[in-house]
Amino acid sequence: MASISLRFHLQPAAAFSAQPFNASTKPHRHCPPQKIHAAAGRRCLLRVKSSNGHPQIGASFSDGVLDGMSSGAGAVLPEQEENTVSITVVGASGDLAKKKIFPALFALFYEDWLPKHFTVVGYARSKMSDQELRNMISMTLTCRIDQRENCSDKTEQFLKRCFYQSGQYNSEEGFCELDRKLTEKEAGKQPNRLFYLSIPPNIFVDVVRSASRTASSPGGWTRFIVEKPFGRDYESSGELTRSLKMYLEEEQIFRIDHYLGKELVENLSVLRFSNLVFQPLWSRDYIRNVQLIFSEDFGTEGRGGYFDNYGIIRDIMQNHLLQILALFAMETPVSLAAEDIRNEKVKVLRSMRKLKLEDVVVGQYKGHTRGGKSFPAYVDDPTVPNGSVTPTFAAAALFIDNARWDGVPFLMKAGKALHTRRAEIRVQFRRVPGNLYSRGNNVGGGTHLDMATNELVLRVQPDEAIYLKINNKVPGLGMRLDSSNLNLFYSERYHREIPDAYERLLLDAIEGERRLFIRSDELDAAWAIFTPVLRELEENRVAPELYPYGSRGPVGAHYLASKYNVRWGDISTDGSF
Ligand SMILES: NC(=O)C1=CN([C@@H]2O[C@H](COP(=O)(O)OP(=O)(O)OC[C@H]3O[C@@H](n4cnc5c(N)ncnc54)[C@H](OP(=O)(O)O)[C@@H]3O)[C@@H](O)[C@H]2O)C=CC1
Ligand SMILES: O=C1O[C@H](COP(=O)(O)O)[C@@H](O)[C@H](O)[C@H]1O
Repeated sequence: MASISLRFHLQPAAAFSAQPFNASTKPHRHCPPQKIHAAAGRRCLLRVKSSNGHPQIGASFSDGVLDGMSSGAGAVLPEQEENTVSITVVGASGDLAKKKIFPALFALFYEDWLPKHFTVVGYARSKMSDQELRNMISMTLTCRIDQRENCSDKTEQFLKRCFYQSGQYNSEEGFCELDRKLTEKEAGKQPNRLFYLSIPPNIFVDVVRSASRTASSPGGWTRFIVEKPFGRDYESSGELTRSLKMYLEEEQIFRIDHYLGKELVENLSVLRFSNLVFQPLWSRDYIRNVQLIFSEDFGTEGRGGYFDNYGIIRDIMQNHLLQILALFAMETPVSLAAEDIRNEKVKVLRSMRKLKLEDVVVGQYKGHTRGGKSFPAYVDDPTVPNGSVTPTFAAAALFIDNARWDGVPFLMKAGKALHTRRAEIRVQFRRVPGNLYSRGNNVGGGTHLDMATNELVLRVQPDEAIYLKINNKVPGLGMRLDSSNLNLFYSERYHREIPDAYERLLLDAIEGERRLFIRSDELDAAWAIFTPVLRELEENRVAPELYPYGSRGPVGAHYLASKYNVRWGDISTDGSF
């Protein structure tokens, strides 16, 4: 079977090049003047990846499985050597930096996706030497298991490019020091600077103010990746946006939702828009309901302090699941360009009904003992206040009031400390009208066809897969029907490690590709859907239904689904998947 490779093409100028000075230079530089090497005028660079999927030069069909992140990416044009990218991880001592950001940067380096000349700097208040930072991050770096050659050489080369700067988050002094370090490492090349804000949200604005004023690139682009949470509700999110925009242009702000970088979420649009079979089915005419399901088999362990202020609706639904919903339900964009896609997402989000309290079920896990092992309750976490009613589970029924989706329930379910770790999209199709095989001539047993309607499942994680449940005849002389799956299991089809979401998103930010980042109007629309119900839950201190750690969650989720004549697809009756 043919596969199309869209990843490698040469693209003059735009991708790594400096933005026009006025597009990224809102900040005023306050550091004492330094000698800045004039950047060379040539801006043409190798664009190593097209995650926006434009089939440009270099797009190719090939037999079997081609494309591979490593092939071709290392070809470097001479011009590239004159540019450099400095990536500053602010909050480098923290959990996310260690767990995700440094490993993702290393993976990009390992596979030759980073520009030839780059520098990684960790910034935080903790005191650390360069060597201590390297020791810390070397604990979490791993080479791709499917191509482990040169692992230690590559690790060493990468670590040599990593440095540390200690400083306060609200101190221009600290960021001036950083600026000096960056300038030294940039060694006269055209500098582009990316700041990753891997810090608690209450200090986002401090950092942006100080860093933009004192450590912006003197002649290239300056971009900030901002981690969630983007506020707690419509108002605070708007306030955060306004504050950030005092120092930055919207195109400098990369609001990350790491679910948008997951392979299966990327594949959703490909599945939808490049397969004719799905196109006519993708509407209320054929789809009965859509389910967006997230579950984790562990609690808030260690993050209770953060979590209690947010809860599962803000932590997972308002961002990760809603973003997937928007991609699922949007109209066909004019093109694959970032603004065209984001325009469609915002339209569908704005067509959604505000969520009502009667369409929400909330739960919280309680302690449980199983097999002699005890699992704590949410409120046993010492960082969680006694008597907290913060939901660790929620189910919700959402609706899109437009012509395509009128009346179709989009059911969401998200929870911590459940029986399994899973994220998936399930699409349940309508029943076959006048189905011959459900008129009692299905003698001999087999599946009950009134129940066994077609279902398309995109399993985001773990074990990425796409499968379609269809009805078929059991072989033999009789007429017994069965429900089976047409499968695409990634591990069987593609013998390679799937890149982590943070790799794709970091690379996109370096390339200036905004498609997978959230624009401020999308964020407003997303908060508008959830803010009223969040307020009601909090003002009324709605008591969550308790569910045992490791269970399938509150039974209320089933009542909510049945109110809309839906059965959750993840509660499988046939035991498969
Ligand atoms: N961890 C995760 O899995 C995920 C995290 N996120 C988001 O990413 C960001 C970073 O997360 P994470 O790494 O877990 O955060 P941490 O709590 O580990 O904080 C990161 C660093 O920020 C500094 N810091 C922590 N608290 C404060 C404070 N009150 N005031 C000033 N500085 C502080 C500390 O560095 P120092 O003391 O050295 O200055 C710390 O090492 C957050 O916005 C989080 O919501 C998003 C998705 C998942
Ligand atoms: O954003 C968040 O995501 C993680 C789950 O991410 P995953 O990639 O491991 O599925 C979640 O645990 C965390 O609470 C939330 O803040």
